[in-house]
Amino acid sequence: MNHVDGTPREGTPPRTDYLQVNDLHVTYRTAGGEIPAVRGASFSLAPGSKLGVAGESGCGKSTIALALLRLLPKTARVTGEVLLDGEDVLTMRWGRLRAVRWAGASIVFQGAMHSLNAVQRIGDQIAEPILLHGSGVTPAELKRRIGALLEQVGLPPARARAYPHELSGGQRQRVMIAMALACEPRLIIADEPTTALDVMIQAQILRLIDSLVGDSGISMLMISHDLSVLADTCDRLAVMYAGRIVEEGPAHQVFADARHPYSAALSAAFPRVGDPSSRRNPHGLAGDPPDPADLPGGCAFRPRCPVAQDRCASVDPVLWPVGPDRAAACVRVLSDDAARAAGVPLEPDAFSGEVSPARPADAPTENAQPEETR
Ligand SMILES: Nc1ncnc2c1ncn2[C@@H]1O[C@H](COP(=O)(O)OP(=O)(O)OP(=O)(O)O)[C@@H](O)[C@H]1O
Repeated sequence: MNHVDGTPREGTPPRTDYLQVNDLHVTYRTAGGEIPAVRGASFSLAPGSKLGVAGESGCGKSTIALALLRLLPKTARVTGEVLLDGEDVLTMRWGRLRAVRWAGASIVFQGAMHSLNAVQRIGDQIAEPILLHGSGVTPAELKRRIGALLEQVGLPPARARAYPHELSGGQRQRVMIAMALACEPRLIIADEPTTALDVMIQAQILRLIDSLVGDSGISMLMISHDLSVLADTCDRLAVMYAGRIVEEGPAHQVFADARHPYSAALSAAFPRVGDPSSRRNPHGLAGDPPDPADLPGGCAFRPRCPVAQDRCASVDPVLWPVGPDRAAACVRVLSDDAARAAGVPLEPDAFSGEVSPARPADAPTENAQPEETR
C-alpha cells in the first residue's frame, strides 16, 4: 500500500507500477496568454489494472493522455515525470521514444474516422506500427498477424482490404483497437473510445476492451466524461476538475460514494443504465467549468459547489486521504484535527447538519497534510 503521493509505506516492497505520473503540469502558450491545462497530476497504474480519468470537457483529460507519450504540440510546456516501467518519457531520447510508442504504450483516440487514413486500406494501416517495430517481418507473417489482430477485435480477416469508409463507426473503432494492440503494448490509453458511437455499439466496444485487457496483463488508462462508463470498466477512478485530480480511489467507491462534491455531481449526472437507485440528480451540474486562464482563488470548484463554505474562498485544497486507498481535494473531508494539521481554517458548522453530497472523512488523521509539505 502506498501513500496518496505514491511513496511506499514503511516496510512495504517497492512499487511495481508500470505507469507512474508524478506532479505533471502542462501549460499551453497561446497568443491570448498561458493556459494551465494540467496542474500537478499524480497517479499510477499497476500491471493489468484499469484507471478511469473522468471530468467535463476542458478539464485536461486529453492533455494528460497526449503528455504520456509526448504527443503534445510544441506550444505546450510540460514539467513533472511520466515513468513508464521506470523510464521517464518526458526526458528520454527520440530513438527510445519511438521504440516506446506503440510497443510500450499505445493510444486509441476518439473518432476513428478522423484518426484513420481515408485513402489507405485497413490492413496497410495496421501493418504500419508492426513494420515500424519489426524490420524482419515477412509478408506472409505480416498478413497472418493482421488477420489475427482483426479476429481479436471481432472482425473477419478479409476486412483488411476495406477502406475506412466501407466500415461502420463501431468497426472503425475496432480497427483502432487492433492497431493499438499490434505491437503488444503493456499500456493502452483509450481517449473517449466510445463517444461517437450509439449506445448498443458503445457497450460492445467496452466489452471488447474489457475482454482484451482483462487477462492479458495490459494496463489501461481510459478517459471519458461519463463516470458511469468508467465505473463499469475500470478498477480505479481519478476525477479531474480544472486541470487537477480532485478525487481518486476504487471505481465503485468513487462512483457510489463520492467524497468530493464535484465527483458526486458527475456521478449523479451519469446514472448507471438500468440502475434507478443511481439516478440521484437528473438535473446535472449547474454552471460551467472555469476558464483555465482565469481560475477563481481558493477552490476552483467553489463557484459551482452546492456545499461551499467561507474557507473555500481562501484554501486551495490538495488530495487528502479519505481512507486507506482514497483521496479527495475538498476541505469538507478533513476532520477538525486533520484540518488543524494541514493548516486549513476550521469552519464552525463544518460537520453539523446535512453535508450531502460531500461528507466528512473517516480517514486516519495523521496523514492529513498538504501534499507539498510531505
Ligand atoms: N493545443 C492547445 N492550445 C491551447 N490550448 C489548448 C490546446 N489543447 C487544449 N487546450 C486547452 O487546454 C484545456 C484542457 O483541454 P483538454 O482537451 O485536455 O481537455 P479535455 O478534458 O480532454 O476536454 P475534451 O473532452 O473536450 O477533449 C482546455 O482549456 C483547452 O481549451
